[in-house]
Amino acid sequence: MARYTRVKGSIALITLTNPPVNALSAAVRRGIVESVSRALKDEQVKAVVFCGENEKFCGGADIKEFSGSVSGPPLVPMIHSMEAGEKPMVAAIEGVALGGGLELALGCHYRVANTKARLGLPEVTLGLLPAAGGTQRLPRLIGIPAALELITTGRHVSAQEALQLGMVDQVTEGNAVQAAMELALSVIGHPLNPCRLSLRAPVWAPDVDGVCDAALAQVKQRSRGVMAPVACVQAVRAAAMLPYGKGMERERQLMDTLFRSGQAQAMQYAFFAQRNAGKWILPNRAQWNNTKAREVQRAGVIGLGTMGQGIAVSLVKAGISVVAIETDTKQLEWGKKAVTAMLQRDAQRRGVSPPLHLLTFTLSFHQLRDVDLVIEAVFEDMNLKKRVFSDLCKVLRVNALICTNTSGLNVDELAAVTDRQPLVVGMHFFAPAHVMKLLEVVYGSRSSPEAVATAMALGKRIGKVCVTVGNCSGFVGNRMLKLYLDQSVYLLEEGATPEQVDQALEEFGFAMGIFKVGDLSGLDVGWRVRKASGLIGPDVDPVKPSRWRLGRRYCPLPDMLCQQGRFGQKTGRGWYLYDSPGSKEAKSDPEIQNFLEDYRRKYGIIPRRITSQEVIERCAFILANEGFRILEDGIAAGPEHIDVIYLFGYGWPRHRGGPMFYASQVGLSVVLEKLEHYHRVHPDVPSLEPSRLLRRLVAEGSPPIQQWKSHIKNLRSHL
Ligand SMILES: CCCCCCCCCCCCC/C=C/C(=O)SCCNC(=O)CCNC(=O)[C@H](O)C(C)(C)COP(=O)(O)OP(=O)(O)OC[C@H]1O[C@@H](n2cnc3c(N)ncnc32)[C@H](O)[C@@H]1OP(=O)(O)O
Repeated sequence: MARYTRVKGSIALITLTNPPVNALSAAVRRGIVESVSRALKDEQVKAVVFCGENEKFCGGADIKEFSGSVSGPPLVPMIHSMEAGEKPMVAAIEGVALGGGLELALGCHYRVANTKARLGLPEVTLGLLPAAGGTQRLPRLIGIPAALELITTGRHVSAQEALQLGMVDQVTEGNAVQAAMELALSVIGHPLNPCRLSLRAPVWAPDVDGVCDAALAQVKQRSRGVMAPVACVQAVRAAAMLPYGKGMERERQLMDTLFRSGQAQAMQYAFFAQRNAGKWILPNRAQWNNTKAREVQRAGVIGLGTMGQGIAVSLVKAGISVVAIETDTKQLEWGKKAVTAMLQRDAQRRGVSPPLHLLTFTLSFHQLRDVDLVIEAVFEDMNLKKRVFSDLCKVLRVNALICTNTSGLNVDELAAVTDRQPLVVGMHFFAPAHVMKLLEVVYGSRSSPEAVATAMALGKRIGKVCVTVGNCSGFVGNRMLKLYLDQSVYLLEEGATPEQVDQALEEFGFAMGIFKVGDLSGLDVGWRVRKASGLIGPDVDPVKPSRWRLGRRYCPLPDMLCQQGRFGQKTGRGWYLYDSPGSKEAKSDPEIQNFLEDYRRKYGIIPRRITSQEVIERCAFILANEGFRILEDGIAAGPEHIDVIYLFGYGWPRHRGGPMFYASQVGLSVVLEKLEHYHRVHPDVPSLEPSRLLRRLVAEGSPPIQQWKSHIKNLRSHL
């Protein structure tokens, strides 16, 4: 679908028409090929301008087509025939020119962008490379170092930066199509060869080999085990070393390998999963596109600990006025200082002034009387939260929403103490709240669709990836995390070291192993939760604490560490050793090795060699197994919602799709077999028992992940 119109007598205007982002589907490519041929044949036409419908140039190749057989005219010869055409071609870039969209623009002889446009080659984020000539043309336009940076990161640049880099010829505040037409008219008759990027040599740079080697080392370190960034460097190196035709061959070979890879499938799955997650639906059929969110202009944040600080910063950065409350002057001053500093740092980085005028710090709940919504972020204690909730009802407007940032407490129980149960929802942020992208919006059994819609819209406004989840202990993310944490410490009991477990997880793709993450977050946090949940109490033997609690296997190792004051980075000692409290570089601690050996001796455990494969199987499959239970319980709307939670909240590597996608990729029958094996070996760990849904899916022939939901019997959605 491309519309052909003749304008100003001598210009052919070719408009890509495939909303919402004018992706280059087979039909669009066919339309372009036909339109270009028509324009080149029409003697009245002296120049051609390309643009996109609805002020969006083009979001790139149609990613949906990648999972089927790609048909229709291929992009590479299409772009080549545009570039080779004997009439000037100008790209009028409005909105976005991404991936194949930018490659199409690079095949034009000139490019004009609107000031608000964004340009980029984000294929690497989909496990691919810009294989429509992008790796060969961009270095010839902006040079090897800049092209390497853009192609290996997939970063979008503003029109202004694109102009500075030389990616576009002109930037206009007005209509880019008009400006492109004027430019087109002005260049009629000018020689075209200098504008054909394939004919140019790459912009010269000293020591190109060294630059490529450095880029390779950087991407290998930054994205361990991910194929696409490495292939991107190899393709750009080919642009530097080989003639254009040979470089294109190399680009094609590298793309063939990536295109078929499981990593590309995982990353493309993640792309669509992220977008699907925003499409929430409640048991009463209220959903994202039939429920109006309330506008939020003023919000309250209760509690200025680490979470409250991050939440306040996120809200203020999105232009929302915030009344921030603490219980005493010292805490208030402390919180104020932290929030102000974060906003100042952020504003300095962006060259703007910090929006401090949007903040009110106070000890008085009365200042909350005209807020639209409150987010409670006090200490994780049910009684304390209940007190806050009932106090809030005394001062808030009757229609103000109350949201809780609890990480796992019962939202219904909290709502029950209020005078407005339909207006209570969970907004579970992840630490640090101004950085982490995930927001679990927890639907309580009485929450109204409007309250869910408002929390989801607010989350989106402050830049979060929001997922609605049902109300159960730990919701989705932390309910699964608990079992993953259990497996990691069981592995220590059985013979592994924190270093071995972390190394296996890091090789799998996690940026940090679970024990390093524990040290970073503070081991005392979980200790407090275990105390509050009754797992630790006065009847626990301090010398030889029981390994059996509340009817199942229990590992007291983390508690024993905390008893020694080893809380992680903040105390300079945790699972690892740090140079000083607060320092970040984790070093192996011989004391921990001795501690683990003593522990095993004390309990008569004979250590065994644990392979990386076992670490991954036990950690990843336990997550997926609980994910299946969550689906059966109706706590998550689909496997892709669970995966989005793990991708954005728990550092699951994107090239592995998410725990549910990973299980589907490994093969459900393999996952079942492994879980059965581990459960046989560890019958005291009930969570290792394969879930009913997993068994059913395997019995029904392991259908693709998109069909899992239809195999759930008697689904009672809790969201
Ligand atoms: C067997 C071997 C063969 C090997 C060779 C095969 C060769 C085949 C390929 C040839 C070479 C191809 C080279 C080019 C590759 C590419 O171009 S890959 C795509 C690159 N582009 C992107 O990554 C951009 C992706 N999109 C975005 O980042 C954003 O969507 C946006 C454009 C910035 C818009 O954002 P926003 O306004 O926030 O809207 P969204 O919600 O994100 O999206 C709206 C809907 O549009 C859908 N969508 C977006 N982009 C695409 C796309 N490129 N293709 C298909 N669909 C897309 C998105 O899913 C949303 O859909 P709905 O959820 O249904 O509304």
